[in-house]
Amino acid sequence: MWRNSVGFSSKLLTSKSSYSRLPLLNHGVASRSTSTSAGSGPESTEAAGTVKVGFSSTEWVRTGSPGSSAVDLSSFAAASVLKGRDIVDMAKHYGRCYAELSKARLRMLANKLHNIVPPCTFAASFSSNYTVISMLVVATSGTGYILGSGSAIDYMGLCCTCAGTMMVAASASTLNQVFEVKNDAKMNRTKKRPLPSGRISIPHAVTWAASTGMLGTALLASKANMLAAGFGASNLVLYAFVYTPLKQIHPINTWVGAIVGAIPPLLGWAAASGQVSLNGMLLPAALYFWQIPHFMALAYLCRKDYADGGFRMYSLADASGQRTASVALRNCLYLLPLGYLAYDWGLTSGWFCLESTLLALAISGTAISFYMNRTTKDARRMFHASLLYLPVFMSGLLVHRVTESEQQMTVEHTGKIIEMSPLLETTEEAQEEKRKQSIGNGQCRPPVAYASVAPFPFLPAPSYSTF
Ligand SMILES: CC(C)=CCC/C(C)=C/CC/C(C)=C/COP(=O)(O)OP(=O)(O)O
Repeated sequence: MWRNSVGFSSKLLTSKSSYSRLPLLNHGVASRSTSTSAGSGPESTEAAGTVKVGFSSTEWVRTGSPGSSAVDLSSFAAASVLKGRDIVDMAKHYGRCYAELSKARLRMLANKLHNIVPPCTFAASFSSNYTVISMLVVATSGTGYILGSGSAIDYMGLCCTCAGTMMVAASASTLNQVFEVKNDAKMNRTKKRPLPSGRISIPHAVTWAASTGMLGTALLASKANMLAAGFGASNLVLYAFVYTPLKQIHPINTWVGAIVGAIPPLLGWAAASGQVSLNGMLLPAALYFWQIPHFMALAYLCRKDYADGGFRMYSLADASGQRTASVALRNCLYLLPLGYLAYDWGLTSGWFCLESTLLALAISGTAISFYMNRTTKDARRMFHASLLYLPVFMSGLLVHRVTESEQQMTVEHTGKIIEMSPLLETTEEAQEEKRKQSIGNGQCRPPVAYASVAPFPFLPAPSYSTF
């Protein structure tokens, strides 16, 4: 076994095992041993008869011993093989680091379950890197984009928006870890991240953050619009430079973090429609309210860990957990009217109203149970429910989405009915004006409401606030 920049004779190359190299995974900073220089990239050098393959930081370990079946390769061939393999290994190593810095990977949940000390175990398994959330960030932005699209979805625009959001979010997450490297090193939940474990250097991580941040913003600006790019860039600043320091200063950080989490769907909506309208606020509102019980459960389950890390979470100053639970419950209840609003604003059909209300009742039920008992088990159940809530809510929104053309068709259909009604206004201009208004301000009535007058054209059409 050899480590960084240790000389390696080409004659000792074997056909099998000598190339088995492993990144220095799961080693704390203290366990790193043979740092030879401060840089961070790989370096391959050749000397007469000897091939040196070095990685100038302490990020690599080579395993495997020279076997008896050594083959005599020329130093040039050996160097080539080594270089090729080094490049592959290096790509794997840094790819893994970048993914973890970006909080982009779905972690091996089972693994995490074993690594973290209870009672944080469960929460850490899902949220050690908020990896579930990281995937959801892109999903929420994509959902916002689809909801903000008219009848036809521009799939290329959707992909670019998701990619841009992902890059900016990766940058924000990396900066968050750069700023919290010392705190993360003290927490079970986070100590194995690339920076505290020494798998990547801070300058390297900053370079990654700068590149992804700039590329992502440029992508949003060029392929979506400046509004979306503005949301992306300002959210990055809010997350990395406001929320992150606030975590160590004041418990209000959770609410600021909830705003950060609520922006991506707004970004998606803005990318698709070029504007922000009331309808576009529905998913961000859901994200905002949803995050409070989610993070309250996490902060409750991991309160010792958070205290060790020096973070001032709301749950730390609440030994009984009562206030934590009541805040979580309150925000679950705020989720209740969202389904109705989606229906009332013409975003979805009535089915979504029903589904969303049931979902909100379910998560509220877990919050009530946590409020009454305040046990780890109840907090965990609420956390579970929060993990289920968002994907189901977003899927429902997409499945029951009412497109603009469907709205238009319904409005036109209703217009004909209205024309037949002697009790209604008669001028076409007046009706047209009202239709435009209702669509323009996103207050269009859902199809079901319009359709309900269809069998009874002789009755006056129901009057709504927008008319
Ligand atoms: C477009 C764009 C910039 C999107 C950013 C979206 C984003 C990163 C949302 C995460 C929201 C949030 C409060 C996460 C917790 O971070 P934490 O610091 O508490 O997590 P940690 O303790 O695991 O580090």
